[in-house]
Amino acid sequence: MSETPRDPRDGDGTGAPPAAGADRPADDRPVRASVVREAPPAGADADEYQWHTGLNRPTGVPDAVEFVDVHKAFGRNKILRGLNMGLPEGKISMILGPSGTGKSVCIKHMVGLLYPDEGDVLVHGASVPNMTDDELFEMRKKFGVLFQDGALFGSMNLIDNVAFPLRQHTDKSEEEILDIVRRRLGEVGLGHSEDKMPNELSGGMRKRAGFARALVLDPDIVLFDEPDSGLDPVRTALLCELIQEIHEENGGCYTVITHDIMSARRVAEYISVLWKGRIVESGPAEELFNSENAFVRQFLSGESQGPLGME
Ligand SMILES: Nc1ncnc2c1ncn2[C@@H]1O[C@H](COP(=O)(O)OP(=O)(O)OP(=O)(O)O)[C@@H](O)[C@H]1O
Repeated sequence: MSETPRDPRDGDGTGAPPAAGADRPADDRPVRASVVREAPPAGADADEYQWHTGLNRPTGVPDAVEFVDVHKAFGRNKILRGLNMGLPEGKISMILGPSGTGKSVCIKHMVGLLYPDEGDVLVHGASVPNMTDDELFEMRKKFGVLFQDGALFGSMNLIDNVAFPLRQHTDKSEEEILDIVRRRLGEVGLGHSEDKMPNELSGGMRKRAGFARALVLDPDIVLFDEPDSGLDPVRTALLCELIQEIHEENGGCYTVITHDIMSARRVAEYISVLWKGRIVESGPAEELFNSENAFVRQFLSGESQGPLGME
């Protein structure tokens, strides 16, 4: 299938109206109960996958998002090569992996901006590639997305930026909207900056404003694409704390893509390590940080020695 942003309205990363939750099969989705080892894909060089144990450790909760044997290529460039990955409900998950390995491509599959060539992507049990335009529109209401730079509209002040999804996608009164916007801006520490324009803000403030906007419609699933990029270590630590605090308050499936292992140590409850289009290992964070897999150990400790080179 091809890359098809079928609903340009939702390409703005602002999410959409609050999910009713009524269509979600809450308790009848499968819970991963055992460790699954994957065989190398047919025709693959066995060496290429020697570090891929495919260990998929159980979490005891259903997955909000599942990738089932997903393949995706751009021309001859094969990016996802039989990806099986679950993102558990109610937890902060991190997708970690070397640059160019397909992490952002995964996010685009979740919201239906890219479609798999083979395999399936399920959100709350429903197949994204098989959704009609209307179903896709509804499904996207479950998501809030925080892009790297916050993706704010340069011509709007913070209040209008954060209010935008509410004005676009709900029938709420202006009074209700301003109430919600001020609450969300306050939560991310920007209560005093509501009249500022994006170009008056630091990178960290823009990210916090993007976070407020991603949350404004109470999404079930929040995606963060490298929220820590361009931030100094202290601001990264503060942003991590904020993600944790807001998750504690709101719940939901939070998925963070990052290169920053310190961030992973701070906030990850569940980690999936992606390399060469497949999962090397995934599981509860403390188990991954104690993994015996040489690739996982090297990647999570940021060491130069190990299976991962500069290639
Ligand atoms: N629309 C597209 N058309 C062609 N190639 C693409 C497209 N989107 C992504 N790619 C390619 O897919 C590969 C994976 O890209 P992706 O952005 O998902 O990597 P990533 O793991 O998020 O990397 P990084 O950590 O550096 O951000 C790259 O080689 C990229 O060039």
